[in-house]
Amino acid sequence: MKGVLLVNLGSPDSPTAKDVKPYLDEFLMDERVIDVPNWLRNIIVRGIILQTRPKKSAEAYSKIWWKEGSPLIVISERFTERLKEHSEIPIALGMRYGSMTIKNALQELNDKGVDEVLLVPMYPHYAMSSFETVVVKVMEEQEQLFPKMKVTTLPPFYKNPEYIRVLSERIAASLEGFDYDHILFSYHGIPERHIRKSDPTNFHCKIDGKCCQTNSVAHHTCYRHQCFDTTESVKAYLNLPADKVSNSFQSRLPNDPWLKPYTDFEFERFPKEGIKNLAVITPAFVADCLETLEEIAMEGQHQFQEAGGEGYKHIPCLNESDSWVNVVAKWVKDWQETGALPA
Ligand SMILES: C=CC1=C(C)c2cc3[nH]c(cc4nc(cc5[nH]c(cc1n2)c(C)c5CCC(=O)O)C(CCC(=O)O)=C4C)c(C)c3C=C
Ligand SMILES: [Fe+2]
Ligand SMILES: [Fe+2]
Repeated sequence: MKGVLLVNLGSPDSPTAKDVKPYLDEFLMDERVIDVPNWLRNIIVRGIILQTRPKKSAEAYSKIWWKEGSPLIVISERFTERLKEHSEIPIALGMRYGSMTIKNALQELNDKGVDEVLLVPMYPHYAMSSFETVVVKVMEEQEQLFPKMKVTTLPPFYKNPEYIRVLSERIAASLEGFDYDHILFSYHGIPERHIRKSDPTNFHCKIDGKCCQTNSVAHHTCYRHQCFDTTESVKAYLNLPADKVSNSFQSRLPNDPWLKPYTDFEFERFPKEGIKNLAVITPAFVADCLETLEEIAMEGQHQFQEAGGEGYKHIPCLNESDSWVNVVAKWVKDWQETGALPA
């Protein structure tokens, strides 16, 4: 029997340093997130980052935490429930890190008689620290626990026409009545090194200007290219003026070059360039989370207005909206009936 496994990143169990610490430990000790030799990752993560970050992160989580729990988890659960209403086959939700494990989700599917799984990583873009680590973890668990199960992975959907349509409609609806000077597409950052590491040609991704706009097989695994492609597709769909749209990358750890331009630097620069009314969309995430609700909706507005900006609008993620649920339900139905995956 066929079934679906949805996987997103995960959250700590509560917004306290006590619960944030083990969550960050699992997350940052992932070799695809902090990609240095194990002994060095131990020093960086356990000897340095985890000494101070859990307290700081817990404070940030406290600002966005809902009565029902972490927004990322609650939204993902609501999305799953809504998707179940539209589907005839079993659907389970797991998280790459934290207590809502992939193992339990696979067990749930197995208990319902599922032996053919469609894995849906809830990320529009490929990155070794998001999409790839989910695929690898699912394969490891499946091979060890359910060796007879067959897993098919839904590819990154960053330019899928149906995804672009619902994302664009979401943006258009949010912008109604907001006289924006500029729309910033802020994507989660990754270290530049990850782009080079994921380049199968070993020479295409130079991050030197035009590589992401020049056709290459490397784009199947180039996060930067895929982010730019999402922006260009939305721009074309909504016929947005080119000079009113730009990209940036948010959230970074120190002591490493990450993808640029950095979102927080853009918030400071824009008012000086005459941009007073700013809309920000965060398409690296399909569900609102710490990175969108705290870093963009709260901190971003503060940084922009401190620098002289005036109107500010954070556009929510697709979350459990009808249109988004319908798109994923169609992908599931197509796969269930014909085995076809979305283009
Ligand atoms: C080396 C560090 C990190 C990389 C690389 C990275 C890539 C990456 N992350 C997401 C999605 C999310 N990240 C979130 C939180 C978060 N991310 C990092 C670090 C890296 N992410 C940290 C340390 C944290 C925790 C919060 C903090 O301490 O600042 C979240 C939010 C989770 C939540 O509970 O709300 C998401 C979602 C992607 C898509 C990605 C690569 C493209
Ligand atoms: Fe992250
Ligand atoms: Fe590229």
